[in-house]
Amino acid sequence: MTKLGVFDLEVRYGKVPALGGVTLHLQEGERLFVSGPNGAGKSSLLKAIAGAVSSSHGRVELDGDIITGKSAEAIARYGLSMVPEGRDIFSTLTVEENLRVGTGIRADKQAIEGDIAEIYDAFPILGERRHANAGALSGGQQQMLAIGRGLMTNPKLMMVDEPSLGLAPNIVDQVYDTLVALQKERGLTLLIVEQSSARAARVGGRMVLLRGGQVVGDGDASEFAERDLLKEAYFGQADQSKSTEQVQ
Ligand SMILES: Nc1ncnc2c1ncn2[C@@H]1O[C@H](COP(=O)(O)OP(=O)(O)OP(=O)(O)O)[C@@H](O)[C@H]1O
Repeated sequence: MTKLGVFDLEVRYGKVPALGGVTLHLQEGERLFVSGPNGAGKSSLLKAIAGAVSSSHGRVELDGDIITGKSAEAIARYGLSMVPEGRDIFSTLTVEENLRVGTGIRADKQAIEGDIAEIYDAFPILGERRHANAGALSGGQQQMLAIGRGLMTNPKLMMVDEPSLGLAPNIVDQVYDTLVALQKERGLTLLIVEQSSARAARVGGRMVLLRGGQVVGDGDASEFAERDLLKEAYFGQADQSKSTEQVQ
């Protein structure tokens, strides 16, 4: 079943075009990586889907319902959450206070306590540090908290913008292990911005490559990773931004 449908979506910032007609579909329970060079439009795509920026053309459907033009709060109620790049946590609030921010939109108040317990189960370090200020956490712990916050709206589709940014490889492993486990447990559909095709291939999933606000590749992450390895062998460095071919 199609969970997310993006049809000819365009985003502009004033005169600057950031997304130029992106179309993609995501099946329920699927894991999709979005990759591409800086400025390709990855964050704009996520923000436009989540209602954090407006689109100038096209539409977004969630479970077949058109959500384009709705507020970010209304879209969250449809079961979509976004963990933004830079994590967006409140550094002067404690870990637990961060998790409780935003739960006001939920009607199922009793379930909130259960969800907090589940998040501490998934990320035990957050439970241990529940009374610590979020600003005192390491980068990896802050990323875990950001994902935990994203889970508090009980999403069916979660979008995570560059979870590996600035983290050591072993911490990135931990973050992805937990995301994959959460996906299995909750039947989540995941859309993740990830620059490294090798990392995406290790985690496993489909990958869409954006460049200049357009989709220029769509295939299994392992196909992109093999291609980048070959490039590395020939040119000394992997650079997805130079890939223009479609991976079928
Ligand atoms: N708030 C903004 N105002 C004006 N232009 C913007 C704004 N946000 C992004 N852009 C421009 O839109 C284009 C796409 O940016 P976007 O952040 O979506 O790309 P990205 O692929 O996520 O890049 P990065 O990997 O650097 O985060 C770029 O040209 C960028 O400079």
